[in-house]
Amino acid sequence: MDLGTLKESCSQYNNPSKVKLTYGTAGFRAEASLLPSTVYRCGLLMALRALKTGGVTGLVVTASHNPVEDNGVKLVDPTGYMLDQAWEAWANKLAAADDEDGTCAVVQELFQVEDIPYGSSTVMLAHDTRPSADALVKAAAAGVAAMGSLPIACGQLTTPQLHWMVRQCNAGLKHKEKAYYEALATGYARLVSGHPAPSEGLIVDCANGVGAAKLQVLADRLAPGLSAELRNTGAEGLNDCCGADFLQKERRLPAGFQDVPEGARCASLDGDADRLVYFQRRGAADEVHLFDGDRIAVLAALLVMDLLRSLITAEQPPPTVGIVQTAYANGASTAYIEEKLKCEVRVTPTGVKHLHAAAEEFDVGIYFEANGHGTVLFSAALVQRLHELGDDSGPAKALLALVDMVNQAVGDALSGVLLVEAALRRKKWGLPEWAALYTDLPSRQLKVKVADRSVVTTSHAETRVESPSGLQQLIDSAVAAAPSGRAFVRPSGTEDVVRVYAEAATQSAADDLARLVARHVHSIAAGVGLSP
Ligand SMILES: CC(=O)N[C@H]1[C@@H](OP(=O)(O)O)O[C@H](CO)[C@@H](O)[C@@H]1O
Ligand SMILES: [Mg+2]
Repeated sequence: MDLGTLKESCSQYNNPSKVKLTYGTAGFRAEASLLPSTVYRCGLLMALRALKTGGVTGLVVTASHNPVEDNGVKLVDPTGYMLDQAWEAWANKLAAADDEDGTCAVVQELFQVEDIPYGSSTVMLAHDTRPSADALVKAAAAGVAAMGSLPIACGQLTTPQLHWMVRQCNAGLKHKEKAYYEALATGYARLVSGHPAPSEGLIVDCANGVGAAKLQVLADRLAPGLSAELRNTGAEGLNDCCGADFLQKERRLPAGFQDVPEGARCASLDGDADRLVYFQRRGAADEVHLFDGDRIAVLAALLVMDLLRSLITAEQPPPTVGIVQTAYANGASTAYIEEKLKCEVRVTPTGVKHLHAAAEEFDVGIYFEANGHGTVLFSAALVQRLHELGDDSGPAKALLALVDMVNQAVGDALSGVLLVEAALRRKKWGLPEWAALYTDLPSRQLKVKVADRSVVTTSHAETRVESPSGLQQLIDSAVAAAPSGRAFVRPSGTEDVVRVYAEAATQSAADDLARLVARHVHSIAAGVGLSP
């Protein structure tokens, strides 16, 4: 790295707005025009991270399910997982630097404190379909190049595709986009072989995002093994009244689905295709029956546990299976997992980085946020055991197919579709059987705008408020008055709001509880605008 070149390059990406962005639940996010300096500095950071680890890192320009005017950046470690949490502080420090001198000073400090060797590294870059992508990818590439490292532009990809590619590349395995489809498609074909396809195809809401084109390639590759009709595949209308986040929060039919028949099996991706929910039209109006991340986790657990059962022998301890959720998981799903599946449940704070880390502690760690972001991780020890059992065991072969098909780096809506389709197909189930496992408790989520969301701090996996003082007591008494009530609040890490979640025995009780708690937040935490 040449300091003069670095300083000259940094001066092109100073932050004129003086808005200091911070690394949130999944990286940086903001209105796109505020982002160039932050994305440039993320390019610097990921080149440094690659030098430190000796592996290839990744960076995806995306704001996921947020509006099209927003953009953001997600950072990928050489493992294919999200950036090591210990480095988030460096990301913030770089993003907060005032000018080229400040930026260079942080880079030098990073070299020193993290004991990073000088040299050249490689960073893979990708982006979703947002119009602001090109300028931001250019900024990221300039940051990587300013460190004397090599940016590899991988073009439009879903976020999980880039995570997968980084992971494969560092493992010395085939890692091109083509290899991704190959791995998923062959895994799926092996898993469903001998299990007839359902008579009805799947209808997928692609949120007018990057997942549309990518899922089409996968579906073509699988034809006739997977019959999928893709909708909301346009260049306009990203996440606008459609997509997995819309479905999960609004619980109504997305745009372009008004004509689907009542029983049809439908799924929805988000804007960067790392979230997946299934749904079914209910009644004549816009209402839907939602099959959220919790329910996908349960279905995945049923599939895995069925297959593992036959591997249990007297000689070896049974593989450990755990399901990781957040406080947003519907209480009925948690009860079902603990009482019926007899499976261990761990609860972590919101954000895949937390769930992923907890899931790694099991031989099979199944993690899903209620919003549909999650995957199934298999430990290296279990994978080795499955290979040893090899061709003699049908279940071992099916489990190995799952390992190939289910993205081991991060939650992936495309591999998620295959997971759900394969599980239903192997069980000869349609949506009614899946729905019948348990009944969701009515719930409601609200957002409250406050002057400064950082005044709200939490503990106990975000289920208790620590500050402002007095707020938790008010939430406790509201919860105590609601039949089977549960509620919590936390500051969002991706939007400028405090989120409220409430659950109760009836929908109107959940609605009332959420509203009451939202009012308490508004009055105690300096709410902006009218009280909810
Ligand atoms: C309640 C909710 O859905 N929160 C989402 C949302 O985070 P917040 O910190 O709540 O804004 O975006 C994250 C990134 O996509 C996702 O991991 C998380 O689950
Ligand atoms: Mg997303």
